[in-house]
Amino acid sequence: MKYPAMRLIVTAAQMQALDRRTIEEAGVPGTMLMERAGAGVVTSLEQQLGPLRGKLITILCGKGNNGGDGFVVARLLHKQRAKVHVFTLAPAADLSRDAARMYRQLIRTAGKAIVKPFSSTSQLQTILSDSDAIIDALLGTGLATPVTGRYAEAIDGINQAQRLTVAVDLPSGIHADTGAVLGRAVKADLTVTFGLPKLGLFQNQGIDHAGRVEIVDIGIPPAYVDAVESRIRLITAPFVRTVVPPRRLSSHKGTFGHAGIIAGSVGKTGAAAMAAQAALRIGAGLVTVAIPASVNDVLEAKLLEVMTIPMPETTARTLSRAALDRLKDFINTRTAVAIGPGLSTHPETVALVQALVRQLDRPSVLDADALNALAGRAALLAECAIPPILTPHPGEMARLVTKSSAQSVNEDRIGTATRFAQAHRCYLVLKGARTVIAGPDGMAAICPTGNPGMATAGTGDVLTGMITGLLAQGVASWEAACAATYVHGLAGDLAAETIGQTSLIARDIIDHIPYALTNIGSA
Ligand SMILES: NC(=O)C1=CN([C@@H]2O[C@H](COP(=O)(O)OP(=O)(O)OC[C@H]3O[C@@H](n4cnc5c(N)ncnc54)[C@H](OP(=O)(O)O)[C@@H]3O)[C@@H](O)[C@H]2O)[C@@H](O)CC1
Ligand SMILES: Nc1ncnc2c1ncn2[C@@H]1O[C@H](COP(=O)(O)OP(=O)(O)O)[C@@H](O)[C@H]1O
Ligand SMILES: [K+]
Repeated sequence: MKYPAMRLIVTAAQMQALDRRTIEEAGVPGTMLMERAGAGVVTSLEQQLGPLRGKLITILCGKGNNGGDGFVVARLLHKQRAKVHVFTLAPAADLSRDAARMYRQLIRTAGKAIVKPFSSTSQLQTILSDSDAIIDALLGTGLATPVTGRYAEAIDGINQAQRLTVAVDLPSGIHADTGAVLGRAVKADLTVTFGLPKLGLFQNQGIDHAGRVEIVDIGIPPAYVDAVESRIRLITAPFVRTVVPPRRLSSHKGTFGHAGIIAGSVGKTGAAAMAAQAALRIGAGLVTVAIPASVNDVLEAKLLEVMTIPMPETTARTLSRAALDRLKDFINTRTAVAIGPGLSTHPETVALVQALVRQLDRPSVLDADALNALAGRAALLAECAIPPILTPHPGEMARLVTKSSAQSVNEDRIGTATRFAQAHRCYLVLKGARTVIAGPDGMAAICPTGNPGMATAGTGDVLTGMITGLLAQGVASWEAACAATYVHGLAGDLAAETIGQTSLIARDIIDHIPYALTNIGSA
């Protein structure tokens, strides 16, 4: 399967091989790649700071090619009349070949005095804390062992200064593949990464240390990229644009499907309401919620466009086993269904959900209490006629795989998600910072959108509704899971831009779905 508009995520070894092939086979000199890399950093810096003339910018350069990129940045900033200080961790004779070339070019342009050897942090602390920006060009994909000695001191100095910090390719000290901190690592506000995004930027401590990630094209031939064997992709806006169905002039509400949401119980009607509204906002033609009978009126009062069907309930006002046949009919007459938000873990409701999952023959999303009903019973998924989409947060994921914890899930999010999706022939959306989507074919995608403001009640219900809304429109499971997750995160980002992260609540995400779709060009 090809995923054209998604971007490949690579390991250090894969990126090094791509750089090498570009240099050796395509005949592009390494220094030209470095020049483009450095120019990309300067462009990003300009977007952050505005005109760079007169700005105090301090650049720390290591002895490898990452340092070489730093020398390019210094020369270009000097040309723009920024006040530039360069500190180098190695004498010129120890620099890598390309870094040495860029070093010589820098001193030819700006004079020798622009570069000083790094001796200790105390020497440069004042300069660092006065800087408008600090550029971290100490270590990139070549980092092999824990950082110690002067490199460690330089990293501490950058972090202590607490100025705008831009990491070149990777935050120094972050392992390019695992995202682990090797000894210590730079805490960047922005990471400008070259060619293709590195896996470590989206995993473990790499997420917080990288800050915002920008990708700069340095001219790696697309054919070489296509030949890379990587099963991990980054979801992009152009991908999402191809997924959200267009609205033809002749279309009517039936064209966009009928989403069914099996959700809610006493005290948890909001979950059902938000999932339903989110499904409509992402374009489903019709949405109906199946809800325990005694809370039906409450739901009707909350929802105008959504239909509701009261279903048999337990004395605890949750869906009862007596609802089974009616729910089977409900599912049969919907294009796609979601099961789970706010259902409760009442034993009878759990048994009902298990019975429904066994007979599920529609594109579906299983979330929240449906996942709790599957804890330790994931084998039931094998009975679904169409692989369902499961949307656990790390706690729910830990219960699904059993003998696990949210912490161990988070230590290997991609591995946990892909193993589960392959073993149980389902799609899995493992939520949290940098949500991972995995498919039964072993593919994984990482979502770059979203922010910690979304760590608030009900945002997961909104995502469930959005995925179901796309499924109802006939979008295939993988595409629906990836695109809805991206739009959900972008809606959260747009909401945070206007109201901030602290006050953000789930309904703000629903309200910003239209702006997210317009932003992507899908509305
Ligand atoms: N032409 C290209 O390929 C392009 C590459 N590009 C750029 O190059 C970067 C990769 O460059 P790279 O391979 O030179 O490695 P880099 O990250 O600079 O560091 C390696 C140096 O650090 C040292 N070192 C290692 N561990 C250490 C430690 N714990 N503590 C201290 N030192 C340690 C190690 O020394 P050694 O141990 O080998 O003596 C070695 O000298 C990449 O991220 C991108 O920015 C772009 O310009 C595009 C074109
Ligand atoms: N730090 C974060 N960065 C990005 N997205 C986040 C972050 N924290 C939470 N989210 C998103 O918010 C949603 C939370 O879902 P969930 O935990 O199921 O909440 P609820 O059960 O209350 O609906 C998920 O989509 C998750 O990816
Ligand atoms: K770096």
